[in-house]
Amino acid sequence: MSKPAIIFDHVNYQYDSQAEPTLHDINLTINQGEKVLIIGPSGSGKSTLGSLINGLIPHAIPGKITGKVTVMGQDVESASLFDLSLHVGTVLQDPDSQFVGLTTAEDIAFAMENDATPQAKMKTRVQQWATTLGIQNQLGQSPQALSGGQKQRTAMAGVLVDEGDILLFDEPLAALDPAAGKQSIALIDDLHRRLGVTVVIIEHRLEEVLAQPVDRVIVMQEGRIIANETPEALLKTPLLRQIGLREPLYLEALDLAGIDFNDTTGITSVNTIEAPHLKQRLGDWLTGEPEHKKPAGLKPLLQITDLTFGYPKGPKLFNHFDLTINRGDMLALVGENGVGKTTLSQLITGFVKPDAGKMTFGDVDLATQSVKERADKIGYIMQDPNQMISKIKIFDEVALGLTLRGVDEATIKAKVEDALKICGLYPFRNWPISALSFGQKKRVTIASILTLSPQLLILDEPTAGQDWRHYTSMMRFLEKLNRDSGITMLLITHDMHLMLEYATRTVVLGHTGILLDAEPAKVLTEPTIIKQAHLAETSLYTLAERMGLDPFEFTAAVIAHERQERHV
Ligand SMILES: Nc1ncnc2c1ncn2[C@@H]1O[C@H](COP(=O)(O)OP(=O)(O)OP(=O)(O)O)[C@@H](O)[C@H]1O
Ligand SMILES: Nc1ncnc2c1ncn2[C@@H]1O[C@H](COP(=O)(O)OP(=O)(O)OP(=O)(O)O)[C@@H](O)[C@H]1O
Repeated sequence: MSKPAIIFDHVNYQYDSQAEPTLHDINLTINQGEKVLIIGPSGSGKSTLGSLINGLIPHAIPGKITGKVTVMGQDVESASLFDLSLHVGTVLQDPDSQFVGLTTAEDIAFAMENDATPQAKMKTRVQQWATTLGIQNQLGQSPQALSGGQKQRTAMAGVLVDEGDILLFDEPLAALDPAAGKQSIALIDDLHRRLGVTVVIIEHRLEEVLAQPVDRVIVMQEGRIIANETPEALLKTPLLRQIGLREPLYLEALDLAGIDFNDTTGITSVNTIEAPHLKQRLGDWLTGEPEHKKPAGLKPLLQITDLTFGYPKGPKLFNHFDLTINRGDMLALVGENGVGKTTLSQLITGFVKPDAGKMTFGDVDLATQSVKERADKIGYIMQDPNQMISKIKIFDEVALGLTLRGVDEATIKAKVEDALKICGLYPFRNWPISALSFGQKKRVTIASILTLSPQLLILDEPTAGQDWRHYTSMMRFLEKLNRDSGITMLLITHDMHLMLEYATRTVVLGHTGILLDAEPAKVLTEPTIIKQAHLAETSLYTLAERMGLDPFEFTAAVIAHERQERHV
């Protein structure tokens, strides 16, 4: 029998800064060599559990533990953080907080410098992991100048070079493009099998993690473990839906066709799932759905013409680039990590100046407008909320834009409270921001921008790090703003489900410019574009192909059905 790697024995935990415990009576054993996925709604305590495994709690974050946590035979409370770090390598959801080096290479080598590894060996290992993760060309760059996905991979390489017994990933997919996400999950699986290490993954993107085998799924809710099952057993229960977590998309399609999950076999993958008369039942369902309609034409809001830009010493990211964003668009901008999506939004908001070209907003030439003037019309919400937050209290942060514009107090109070309610943050309004989870912080930054009533909202990964319930409420909220208030949305995203279900138009950015500008379902049924832009086909496409149905019609019908359900 295999030995335990991690044992939680009747563990309760309370942060010193919190009035109530965050974890309640956690009993959990993870054996050496196991691969375990931890899922649960935002704020359910997943990262807290992770911090008890790598010793950040109690060594760096103060709080009260009762019960006992043992990692590789060591009591977490009495072992030193250094000893624990030799056993547990952690990749965090917020890679910025992990960087210490001046260059990407130094950063990756940091853990080994601590262990006094010889120079030559260090260089080889850094090169090897950087190449495996596709960041070999960024080794000389400052970690701060990397794109979101490149940062995530740098953090991952920094942990992998250290070769611990336990690898802990806290939302490893959050910033990765779909193809890189797939590769990371395959890479984690490969490491797990080759090195025999224990792997613990905390992640909201269940379907993507389950693309590779997982031994067990631990489900958390409100600080407790409410399920500890094989993925097969878990997917057959309605538990995920009941607690506001998302099932894989192919299961939603099966559900629409009225198939009972208990009648299925091979449920953990779209490639293996079977049920009696599956093909016929899906086909019958599709025939009964109304025919797909194309969206109507819209008027231009932002016209970008002949834009050229490259960072000093870097390659040209945009070369005679044209794009028109229409009034009322719910536009998804997708493409490979590092292709220039964030840079494009910075060119629009004025944080970065173009080398040449013109941008017209309505009838205003943006070149005549300061960053602040642009911010009145164009709201920009960054990928990492920590980079946007400057105040200690939530209310003050959300009020900041209005305060800076000299708005009177009564109006500020009304607008801030409105925005907080819309974003589900009203109950927390007097909390310090530091006590919020990543997903909650993200909503604070969105609330701040909404108080300014912008015409165009640019959202860089609006739902990264949020569970499905918050994701859905955020996206419905954005969709409602788009439909009812006519706010145009530019969504920069790697989330193909978000794009399919909420965007009305997708622009696929490639290294040579726009690869495709089309309806979302169209994009994901074009294999060459998927490959070129590092996207990933959805499980609806795969299911349709397996069942001999038209992938575009099938995908469009499932999505149309979902949209309709949302609007009743
Ligand atoms: N450093 C901290 N100090 C005080 N309270 C904290 C701290 N970190 C987290 N909490 C609180 O603990 C609760 C659980 O947070 P945690 O980050 O563990 O949840 P999570 O399940 O990982 O959420 P998410 O999916 O949003 O990342 C939250 O309500 C949060 O307010
Ligand atoms: N300040 C900077 N100085 C130099 N190079 C930069 C800077 N910011 C970004 N880059 C580089 O420009 C390229 C485009 O980065 P950008 O962040 O726009 O990509 P992205 O498409 O948003 O990526 P991701 O999907 O990973 O977030 C990357 O190769 C990045 O390393």
